[in-house]
This record gives sequence, C-alpha cells and structure tokens, in this order.
Amino acid sequence: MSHRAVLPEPDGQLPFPHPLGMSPPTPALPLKPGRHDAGTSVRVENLTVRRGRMEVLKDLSFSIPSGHITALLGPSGSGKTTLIRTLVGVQKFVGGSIEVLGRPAGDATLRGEIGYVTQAVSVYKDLSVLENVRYFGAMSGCSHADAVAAVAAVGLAEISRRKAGALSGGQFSRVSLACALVSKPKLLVLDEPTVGLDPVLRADLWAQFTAMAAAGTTLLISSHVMEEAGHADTLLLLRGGRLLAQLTPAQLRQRGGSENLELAFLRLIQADMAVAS
Ligand SMILES: Nc1ncnc2c1ncn2[C@@H]1O[C@H](COP(=O)(O)OP(=O)(O)OP(=O)(O)O)[C@@H](O)[C@H]1O
Repeated sequence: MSHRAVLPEPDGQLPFPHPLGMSPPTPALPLKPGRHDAGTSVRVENLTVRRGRMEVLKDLSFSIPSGHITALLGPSGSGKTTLIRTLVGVQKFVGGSIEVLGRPAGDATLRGEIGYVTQAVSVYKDLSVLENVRYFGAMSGCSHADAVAAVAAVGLAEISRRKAGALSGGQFSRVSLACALVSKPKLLVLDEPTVGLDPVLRADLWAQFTAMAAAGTTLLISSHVMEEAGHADTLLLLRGGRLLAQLTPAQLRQRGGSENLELAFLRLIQADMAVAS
C-alpha cells in the first residue's frame, strides 16, 4: 500500500501500524573503516510532520548511510518516535520528501526490507519464543531455519520453546528483536531497544548491532542513553523537533568540549538555546 493511498487519522497517524519499513547529501562524515558502504539507505529532505495541531518535526534534512549504525538521540518529546514512524511509513508528513532504499517511505515493496521494533513490544505471550519468530517470519516467507537462526542471534536458543509470557523483561524484548531480524531486513529501525535492560544485556545487544552493520545491515536506533551513542557511527541529534546536528561521536566530543557524550550534547543544546534567545 502506498503512503499516499492511506487516509490518515486526525492527528496524522496512519490508520494501521504495519512493520514497514531517504535529502540533500549529508556532509561527508569520517565513518569507521571496514564497514559496508553501498551508499545511502535513507534520504530526508525538508521533512515537516504535524501531530494534532503541533508541528513536531520541522524542516529536517539528512541522510543515513548504508551498512552503518545511526543513533537518533534527543530529549523526551523531541520527536524521535515520530521521525521513526515517518521513515517506516506509518506517519503522514505535511512537507518534504522521504526516500527509503530508493523508494518513497511506506511503499509496499519495502515491507520485506525493513525491520521495525516499536517501543511497545508486540509479541504474543501465549506463543513460545520460536513460534513468535516463525509467525512473524511467515509473513515475509521465511523458513523454519530462518526463525531458528534469528532466535539464536538474540541469544535465546536455549529457551526457544518457552512461552514468551514466562520470560524476563530483557528476554521478552529480545524476542521482539528476533521477530524483526528474521526476514533479514536491509534496514533495521529500533525505537529505544535497550530501555529497561541491564548494562550487560545492553552491551550484548550493541555488540549484535555492530555485527549486523559489519554484515551490511543499516541500523537506525533511538536512545535516551548518551553513553550508548559511543557505539554508533553517526549521531542524529534532535531537539524540539529540529535537527541540531548530524555528526560522529568523536565530532560531538570535540564540539561539546568533553569526552562525556552526555555533557557534550548538553553543551550543544545550551549553545543552541543561547542562539535562539
Ligand atoms: N498522537 C499524538 N498526537 C499529538 N501529539 C503527539 C502524539 N504523539 C506524540 N505527540 C507529540 O509529538 C512530540 C514528539 O513526540 P515523540 O513521541 O515523537 O517524541 P520522543 O522524542 O520519541 O519522546 P520520548 O523519548 O519521550 O519517547 C511531543 O511533543 C508529543 O507530545
């Protein structure tokens, strides 16, 4: 279903959430060597999104390089989820253009190529880990072996027959990740995947994301945790619906004058506020 063919809800949301999955060229960023770089996966140009009466994204332009990890960071309410929803094609936009993997956001042909893990985990509690992953995999024509591999990739092989309802919070959210991974998406979009996870699990997940990027997957990951930004190749910093900067963690440390990414981001925000006032 094309983005334009779907009637939006009054606040601009599309009437169904489906797991879908774009720009002036981004200034050249010094990305880590050795990663795939087949070009650009997402191009966004002058994107404006309204929810209700509020303009929640204002004239954003950026691009996301293929085969790299891009972290989307910003204070609560800055528009991270809205941006993700727009990229995957479930949120209407009122201005600008978005191209995902060379097609308009929301294009039906993108369905099998984008994995989207929402903040609210959508997993069936009365199905086992493997059954959940097989169910979501079946929608994209994946085999049993694909499902087994996805369960193993998130470290749940040993408990693959356990009901999802009987898992810990961290295990539960990894089932959701396996459901998104099973179809081997080219673009994986994760909305705050590490919320509520302990530091060990968080580190495990980031190691998996890094391995996926090395294998050629493009990842867009939103997070509140600035510490995690250090694992990403590129950072998109949002504030109040505007793109404050797109830069590497090293560039953020340099611009913010601190090795501590949280402090460096805070200084960028303060500088932005000073300019605005
Ligand atoms: N359904 C909605 N209708 C109207 N406004 C909304 C709706 N959902 C979100 N908003 C508003 O849009 C803005 C951006 O919200 P969004 O959820 O994208 O931010 P966020 O950065 O993801 O926040 P958080 O980190 O807290 O999840 C906020 O001001 C929010 O109040």
